[in-house]
Amino acid sequence: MNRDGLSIEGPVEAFVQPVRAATPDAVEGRFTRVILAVKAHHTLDAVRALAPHLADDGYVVSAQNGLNELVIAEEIGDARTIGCFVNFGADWLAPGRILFGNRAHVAVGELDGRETERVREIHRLLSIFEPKAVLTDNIWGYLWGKLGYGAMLFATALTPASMSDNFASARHFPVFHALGREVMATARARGVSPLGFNGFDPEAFAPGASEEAARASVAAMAEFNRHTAKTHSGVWRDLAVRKRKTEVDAQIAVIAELAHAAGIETPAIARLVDLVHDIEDGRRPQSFDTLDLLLDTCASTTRPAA
Ligand SMILES: NC(=O)C1=CN([C@@H]2O[C@H](COP(=O)(O)OP(=O)(O)OC[C@H]3O[C@@H](n4cnc5c(N)ncnc54)[C@H](OP(=O)(O)O)[C@@H]3O)[C@@H](O)[C@H]2O)C=CC1
Ligand SMILES: CC(C)(CO)C(=O)C(=O)O
Repeated sequence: MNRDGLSIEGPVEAFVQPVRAATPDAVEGRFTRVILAVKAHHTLDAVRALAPHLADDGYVVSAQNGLNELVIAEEIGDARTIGCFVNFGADWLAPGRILFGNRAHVAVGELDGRETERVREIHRLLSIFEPKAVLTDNIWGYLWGKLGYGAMLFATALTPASMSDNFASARHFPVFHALGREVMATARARGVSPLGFNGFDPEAFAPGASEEAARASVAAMAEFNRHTAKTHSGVWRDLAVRKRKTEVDAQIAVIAELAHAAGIETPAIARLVDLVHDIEDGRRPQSFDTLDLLLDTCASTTRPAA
Protein backbone atom coordinates (compact mmCIF):
# COMPACT_ATOMS: atom_id res chain seq x y z
CA MET A 1 0.00 0.00 0.00
CA ASN A 2 2.82 2.39 0.81
CA ARG A 3 4.45 1.72 -2.55
CA ASP A 4 1.46 1.43 -4.89
CA GLY A 5 -1.49 2.86 -2.96
CA LEU A 6 -4.67 1.01 -1.98
CA SER A 7 -6.48 -0.36 -5.01
CA ILE A 8 -10.29 -0.47 -4.78
CA GLU A 9 -11.69 -2.76 -7.47
CA GLY A 10 -14.98 -4.16 -8.71
CA PRO A 11 -18.32 -2.99 -10.10
CA VAL A 12 -19.06 -0.18 -7.65
CA GLU A 13 -15.98 2.02 -7.96
CA ALA A 14 -12.42 1.47 -9.15
CA PHE A 15 -9.60 3.77 -8.08
CA VAL A 16 -6.21 3.79 -6.38
CA GLN A 17 -5.93 5.77 -3.17
CA PRO A 18 -2.47 6.84 -1.96
CA VAL A 19 -2.26 5.94 1.74
CA ARG A 20 0.23 5.84 4.58
CA ALA A 21 0.09 2.37 6.13
CA ALA A 22 1.89 1.03 9.22
CA THR A 23 1.84 -2.23 11.14
CA PRO A 24 0.79 -1.79 14.80
CA ASP A 25 4.38 -1.84 16.11
CA ALA A 26 5.39 0.96 13.72
CA VAL A 27 2.55 3.38 14.45
CA GLU A 28 3.71 6.78 15.73
CA GLY A 29 1.84 9.79 17.05
CA ARG A 30 -1.59 10.35 18.58
CA PHE A 31 -4.86 10.51 16.71
CA THR A 32 -8.28 11.98 17.35
CA ARG A 33 -10.29 9.74 15.07
CA VAL A 34 -9.71 5.97 14.78
CA ILE A 35 -11.86 3.66 12.64
CA LEU A 36 -11.46 0.12 13.94
CA ALA A 37 -12.00 -2.64 11.36
CA VAL A 38 -10.41 -5.79 12.78
CA LYS A 39 -12.35 -9.02 13.17
CA ALA A 40 -14.39 -9.10 16.39
CA HIS A 41 -12.09 -11.54 18.21
CA HIS A 42 -9.12 -9.18 17.67
CA THR A 43 -10.90 -6.12 19.05
CA LEU A 44 -9.47 -6.17 22.56
CA ASP A 45 -5.86 -6.67 21.41
CA ALA A 46 -6.22 -3.91 18.82
CA VAL A 47 -7.81 -1.45 21.26
CA ARG A 48 -5.07 -2.07 23.81
CA ALA A 49 -2.43 -1.48 21.13
CA LEU A 50 -4.01 1.71 19.84
CA ALA A 51 -4.99 3.24 23.20
CA PRO A 52 -1.60 4.96 23.73
CA HIS A 53 -2.03 6.56 20.31
CA LEU A 54 -5.48 7.97 21.07
CA ALA A 55 -5.59 11.73 21.80
CA ASP A 56 -7.20 12.78 25.08
CA ASP A 57 -10.30 13.88 23.18
CA GLY A 58 -9.94 11.03 20.66
CA TYR A 59 -12.46 8.28 19.92
CA VAL A 60 -12.77 4.89 18.23
CA VAL A 61 -15.48 4.15 15.64
CA SER A 62 -16.21 0.41 15.37
CA ALA A 63 -16.76 -0.43 11.67
CA GLN A 64 -17.28 -4.11 12.52
CA ASN A 65 -19.87 -6.84 12.91
CA GLY A 66 -20.87 -7.78 16.45
CA LEU A 67 -21.20 -5.93 19.74
CA ASN A 68 -17.61 -4.69 19.69
CA GLU A 69 -18.69 -1.31 21.04
CA LEU A 70 -19.20 -3.05 24.42
CA VAL A 71 -15.60 -4.35 24.37
CA ILE A 72 -14.14 -1.02 23.25
CA ALA A 73 -16.13 1.02 25.77
CA GLU A 74 -15.14 -1.35 28.58
CA GLU A 75 -11.49 -0.72 27.72
CA ILE A 76 -11.39 3.04 26.93
CA GLY A 77 -14.78 4.33 28.15
CA ASP A 78 -18.19 5.09 26.61
CA ALA A 79 -17.17 8.68 25.91
CA ARG A 80 -14.38 7.54 23.59
CA THR A 81 -16.49 4.98 21.67
CA ILE A 82 -18.76 5.60 18.68
CA GLY A 83 -21.05 2.94 17.20
CA CYS A 84 -21.14 2.07 13.53
CA PHE A 85 -23.00 -0.43 11.35
CA VAL A 86 -21.68 -1.51 7.95
CA ASN A 87 -23.38 -3.86 5.51
CA PHE A 88 -21.57 -3.19 2.20
CA GLY A 89 -19.52 -6.10 0.86
CA ALA A 90 -15.73 -6.11 0.51
CA ASP A 91 -13.14 -8.85 0.04
CA TRP A 92 -9.40 -8.77 0.57
CA LEU A 93 -7.97 -9.98 -2.77
CA ALA A 94 -4.23 -9.54 -2.23
CA PRO A 95 -1.93 -7.09 -0.41
CA GLY A 96 -3.19 -3.58 -1.29
CA ARG A 97 -6.15 -4.87 -3.34
CA ILE A 98 -9.75 -4.81 -2.12
CA LEU A 99 -12.91 -5.84 -3.99
CA PHE A 100 -15.78 -3.39 -3.30
CA GLY A 101 -18.60 -5.82 -4.04
CA ASN A 102 -21.75 -3.76 -3.48
CA ARG A 103 -23.23 -0.73 -1.82
CA ALA A 104 -25.41 -1.39 1.22
CA HIS A 105 -26.55 0.21 4.45
CA VAL A 106 -24.10 2.18 6.59
CA ALA A 107 -25.05 3.95 9.85
CA VAL A 108 -23.20 5.74 12.62
CA GLY A 109 -24.32 6.97 16.03
CA GLU A 110 -23.26 7.82 19.55
CA LEU A 111 -23.85 4.94 21.98
CA ASP A 112 -26.33 7.08 23.96
CA GLY A 113 -28.06 8.34 20.80
CA ARG A 114 -27.02 12.01 21.17
CA GLU A 115 -26.30 14.00 18.00
CA THR A 116 -22.88 15.43 18.82
CA GLU A 117 -20.56 17.54 16.68
CA ARG A 118 -18.09 14.66 16.37
CA VAL A 119 -20.70 12.12 15.21
CA ARG A 120 -21.98 14.63 12.65
CA GLU A 121 -18.41 14.94 11.35
CA ILE A 122 -17.95 11.15 11.13
CA HIS A 123 -21.28 10.93 9.32
CA ARG A 124 -20.12 13.60 6.86
CA LEU A 125 -16.94 11.62 6.17
CA LEU A 126 -18.79 8.29 5.79
CA SER A 127 -21.18 9.98 3.36
CA ILE A 128 -18.27 10.60 0.97
CA PHE A 129 -17.94 6.83 0.77
CA GLU A 130 -21.64 5.93 1.06
CA PRO A 131 -23.94 8.84 0.11
CA LYS A 132 -26.91 7.20 1.84
CA ALA A 133 -25.08 6.73 5.17
CA VAL A 134 -27.47 7.29 8.10
CA LEU A 135 -26.81 9.31 11.26
CA THR A 136 -28.84 7.39 13.82
CA ASP A 137 -29.98 7.82 17.42
CA ASN A 138 -30.46 4.02 17.63
CA ILE A 139 -27.10 2.46 16.72
CA TRP A 140 -27.84 -0.53 18.98
CA GLY A 141 -30.94 -1.18 16.86
CA TYR A 142 -28.76 -1.48 13.75
CA LEU A 143 -26.12 -3.58 15.53
CA TRP A 144 -28.73 -6.05 16.77
CA GLY A 145 -30.40 -6.11 13.36
CA LYS A 146 -27.01 -7.03 11.89
CA LEU A 147 -26.61 -9.74 14.54
CA GLY A 148 -29.91 -11.27 13.38
CA TYR A 149 -28.82 -11.14 9.75
CA GLY A 150 -25.27 -12.10 10.74
CA ALA A 151 -26.41 -15.30 12.46
CA MET A 152 -28.08 -16.24 9.16
CA LEU A 153 -24.89 -15.41 7.24
CA PHE A 154 -23.00 -17.82 9.49
CA ALA A 155 -25.56 -20.49 8.53
CA THR A 156 -24.98 -19.79 4.82
CA ALA A 157 -21.24 -20.31 5.42
CA LEU A 158 -21.88 -23.93 6.44
CA THR A 159 -22.28 -24.68 2.71
CA PRO A 160 -20.16 -23.93 -0.38
CA ALA A 161 -23.08 -22.08 -2.02
CA SER A 162 -23.49 -18.30 -2.31
CA MET A 163 -25.39 -16.30 0.32
CA SER A 164 -28.18 -15.81 -2.18
CA ASP A 165 -28.54 -19.49 -3.11
CA ASN A 166 -28.66 -20.42 0.57
CA PHE A 167 -31.38 -17.87 1.32
CA ALA A 168 -33.30 -19.07 -1.75
CA SER A 169 -33.36 -22.70 -0.55
CA ALA A 170 -36.99 -23.14 0.58
CA ARG A 171 -36.08 -26.35 2.42
CA HIS A 172 -33.72 -24.41 4.70
CA PHE A 173 -36.16 -21.61 5.55
CA PRO A 174 -36.62 -23.00 9.12
CA VAL A 175 -32.90 -22.36 9.75
CA PHE A 176 -33.11 -18.65 8.91
CA HIS A 177 -36.46 -18.37 10.69
CA ALA A 178 -35.23 -19.93 13.95
CA LEU A 179 -31.97 -17.95 14.03
CA GLY A 180 -33.73 -14.66 13.29
CA ARG A 181 -36.30 -15.31 16.00
CA GLU A 182 -33.75 -16.21 18.65
CA VAL A 183 -31.66 -13.10 18.01
CA MET A 184 -34.64 -10.73 17.79
CA ALA A 185 -36.14 -12.13 21.01
CA THR A 186 -32.82 -11.52 22.77
CA ALA A 187 -32.57 -7.97 21.43
CA ARG A 188 -36.04 -7.15 22.68
CA ALA A 189 -35.35 -8.72 26.08
CA ARG A 190 -32.43 -6.28 26.36
CA GLY A 191 -34.70 -3.34 25.59
CA VAL A 192 -33.32 -2.82 22.08
CA SER A 193 -35.60 -1.96 19.13
CA PRO A 194 -33.83 -3.68 16.21
CA LEU A 195 -33.78 -1.94 12.84
CA GLY A 196 -34.04 -3.36 9.32
CA PHE A 197 -31.94 -2.92 6.18
CA ASN A 198 -31.31 -4.50 2.74
CA GLY A 199 -34.08 -7.12 3.00
CA PHE A 200 -33.70 -7.94 6.69
CA ASP A 201 -36.96 -7.05 8.48
CA PRO A 202 -36.66 -7.39 12.27
CA GLU A 203 -40.45 -7.30 12.73
CA ALA A 204 -40.75 -10.45 10.60
CA PHE A 205 -38.76 -12.37 13.22
CA ALA A 206 -40.37 -10.80 16.28
CA PRO A 207 -42.29 -13.01 18.71
CA GLY A 208 -45.76 -13.54 17.27
CA ALA A 209 -44.87 -12.47 13.71
CA SER A 210 -46.34 -14.52 10.88
CA GLU A 211 -44.27 -17.14 9.06
CA GLU A 212 -45.33 -15.42 5.84
CA ALA A 213 -43.55 -12.20 6.91
CA ALA A 214 -40.36 -14.11 7.69
CA ARG A 215 -40.52 -15.89 4.32
CA ALA A 216 -40.87 -12.51 2.58
CA SER A 217 -37.81 -11.16 4.42
CA VAL A 218 -35.69 -14.23 3.61
CA ALA A 219 -36.72 -13.90 -0.06
CA ALA A 220 -35.75 -10.19 0.04
CA MET A 221 -32.32 -11.11 1.46
CA ALA A 222 -31.86 -13.67 -1.34
CA GLU A 223 -32.75 -11.00 -3.89
CA PHE A 224 -30.49 -8.34 -2.35
CA ASN A 225 -27.49 -10.67 -2.30
CA ARG A 226 -28.14 -11.80 -5.87
CA HIS A 227 -26.71 -8.43 -7.01
CA THR A 228 -23.33 -8.25 -5.28
CA ALA A 229 -19.90 -9.15 -6.60
CA LYS A 230 -19.21 -10.43 -3.08
CA THR A 231 -21.19 -13.62 -3.47
CA HIS A 232 -20.12 -15.23 -0.19
CA SER A 233 -19.91 -13.85 3.34
CA GLY A 234 -16.73 -12.95 5.18
CA VAL A 235 -17.39 -16.01 7.36
CA TRP A 236 -17.36 -18.26 4.31
CA ARG A 237 -14.09 -16.64 3.17
CA ASP A 238 -12.51 -17.20 6.58
CA LEU A 239 -13.36 -20.91 6.35
CA ALA A 240 -12.93 -21.65 2.64
CA VAL A 241 -10.28 -19.18 1.46
CA ARG A 242 -8.33 -17.75 4.40
CA LYS A 243 -8.49 -21.05 6.36
CA ARG A 244 -8.71 -19.32 9.72
CA LYS A 245 -10.96 -19.01 12.73
CA THR A 246 -14.18 -17.05 12.23
CA GLU A 247 -15.82 -14.46 14.48
CA VAL A 248 -18.32 -17.08 15.68
CA ASP A 249 -17.42 -16.89 19.38
CA ALA A 250 -17.07 -13.12 19.57
CA GLN A 251 -20.10 -12.41 17.39
CA ILE A 252 -22.58 -15.30 17.71
CA ALA A 253 -21.82 -17.30 20.88
CA VAL A 254 -22.06 -14.05 22.82
CA ILE A 255 -25.74 -13.73 21.77
CA ALA A 256 -26.47 -17.09 23.45
CA GLU A 257 -24.83 -15.83 26.65
CA LEU A 258 -26.92 -12.65 26.66
CA ALA A 259 -30.05 -14.68 25.83
CA HIS A 260 -29.34 -17.10 28.67
CA ALA A 261 -29.02 -14.16 31.09
CA ALA A 262 -32.47 -12.99 29.89
CA GLY A 263 -34.00 -16.48 30.26
CA ILE A 264 -34.30 -17.09 26.49
CA GLU A 265 -33.42 -20.45 24.98
CA THR A 266 -31.24 -20.44 21.86
CA PRO A 267 -30.91 -24.01 20.54
CA ALA A 268 -30.38 -22.89 16.93
CA ILE A 269 -27.56 -20.51 17.86
CA ALA A 270 -25.92 -23.14 20.07
CA ARG A 271 -26.00 -25.72 17.25
CA LEU A 272 -24.73 -23.16 14.72
CA VAL A 273 -21.75 -22.28 16.94
CA ASP A 274 -20.87 -25.98 17.34
CA LEU A 275 -21.08 -26.63 13.59
CA VAL A 276 -18.88 -23.63 12.75
CA HIS A 277 -16.32 -24.91 15.28
CA ASP A 278 -16.51 -28.33 13.61
CA ILE A 279 -15.60 -26.79 10.25
CA GLU A 280 -12.89 -24.57 11.75
CA ASP A 281 -11.31 -27.62 13.37
CA GLY A 282 -11.60 -29.84 10.29
CA ARG A 283 -14.20 -32.22 11.76
CA ARG A 284 -16.81 -31.43 9.09
CA PRO A 285 -16.79 -30.03 5.54
CA GLN A 286 -18.66 -26.97 4.32
CA SER A 287 -21.60 -28.83 2.81
CA PHE A 288 -25.37 -28.94 2.65
CA ASP A 289 -25.17 -32.03 4.86
CA THR A 290 -23.69 -29.80 7.56
CA LEU A 291 -26.48 -27.23 7.08
CA ASP A 292 -28.99 -30.09 7.27
CA LEU A 293 -27.76 -30.88 10.79
CA LEU A 294 -28.71 -27.32 11.77
CA LEU A 295 -32.00 -27.77 9.93
CA ASP A 296 -32.79 -30.77 12.14
CA THR A 297 -32.41 -28.60 15.25
CA CYS A 298 -34.32 -25.65 13.77
CA ALA A 299 -37.17 -27.65 12.28
CA SER A 300 -37.91 -29.12 15.70
CA THR A 301 -37.77 -25.70 17.44
CA THR A 302 -40.01 -23.87 14.92
CA ARG A 303 -42.53 -26.74 14.46
CA PRO A 304 -45.86 -25.70 16.03
CA ALA A 305 -46.67 -27.61 19.25
CA ALA A 306 -49.08 -30.50 18.66
N1 LIG B 1 -15.65 -7.56 4.53
C1 LIG B 1 -16.94 -7.24 4.55
O1 LIG B 1 -17.63 -7.25 3.51
C2 LIG B 1 -17.61 -6.82 5.82
C3 LIG B 1 -16.96 -6.94 7.02
N2 LIG B 1 -17.61 -6.55 8.17
C4 LIG B 1 -16.94 -6.66 9.46
O2 LIG B 1 -15.83 -5.76 9.48
C5 LIG B 1 -14.79 -6.28 10.32
C6 LIG B 1 -13.50 -6.38 9.50
O3 LIG B 1 -13.71 -7.33 8.47
P1 LIG B 1 -12.74 -7.47 7.20
O4 LIG B 1 -12.22 -6.15 6.82
O5 LIG B 1 -13.51 -8.25 6.20
O6 LIG B 1 -11.59 -8.37 7.84
P2 LIG B 1 -10.09 -8.64 7.32
O7 LIG B 1 -9.63 -9.86 7.98
O8 LIG B 1 -10.04 -8.54 5.83
O9 LIG B 1 -9.31 -7.38 7.89
C7 LIG B 1 -9.00 -7.28 9.26
C8 LIG B 1 -7.59 -6.76 9.37
O10 LIG B 1 -7.27 -6.55 10.77
C9 LIG B 1 -5.90 -6.88 10.94
N3 LIG B 1 -5.64 -7.09 12.37
C10 LIG B 1 -5.91 -8.17 13.14
N4 LIG B 1 -5.52 -7.95 14.41
C11 LIG B 1 -4.99 -6.70 14.44
C12 LIG B 1 -4.42 -5.89 15.48
N5 LIG B 1 -4.34 -6.35 16.74
N6 LIG B 1 -3.98 -4.67 15.16
C13 LIG B 1 -4.06 -4.21 13.89
N7 LIG B 1 -4.60 -4.91 12.86
C14 LIG B 1 -5.06 -6.15 13.15
C15 LIG B 1 -5.74 -8.11 10.09
O11 LIG B 1 -4.38 -8.35 9.81
P3 LIG B 1 -3.92 -9.85 9.37
O12 LIG B 1 -4.66 -10.20 8.14
O13 LIG B 1 -2.46 -9.65 9.18
O14 LIG B 1 -4.29 -10.73 10.50
C16 LIG B 1 -6.53 -7.72 8.84
O15 LIG B 1 -5.70 -7.01 7.93
C17 LIG B 1 -15.30 -7.63 10.84
O16 LIG B 1 -15.94 -7.45 12.08
C18 LIG B 1 -16.33 -8.03 9.77
O17 LIG B 1 -17.31 -8.92 10.25
C19 LIG B 1 -18.84 -5.97 8.15
C20 LIG B 1 -19.52 -5.83 6.98
C21 LIG B 1 -18.97 -6.26 5.73
C1 LIG C 1 -22.07 -10.32 3.79
C2 LIG C 1 -21.70 -9.04 4.46
C3 LIG C 1 -20.86 -8.20 3.54
C4 LIG C 1 -22.98 -8.25 4.77
O1 LIG C 1 -23.81 -8.16 3.69
C5 LIG C 1 -21.02 -9.28 5.74
O2 LIG C 1 -21.31 -8.64 6.72
C6 LIG C 1 -19.94 -10.28 5.85
O3 LIG C 1 -19.40 -10.74 4.86
O4 LIG C 1 -19.63 -10.62 7.02
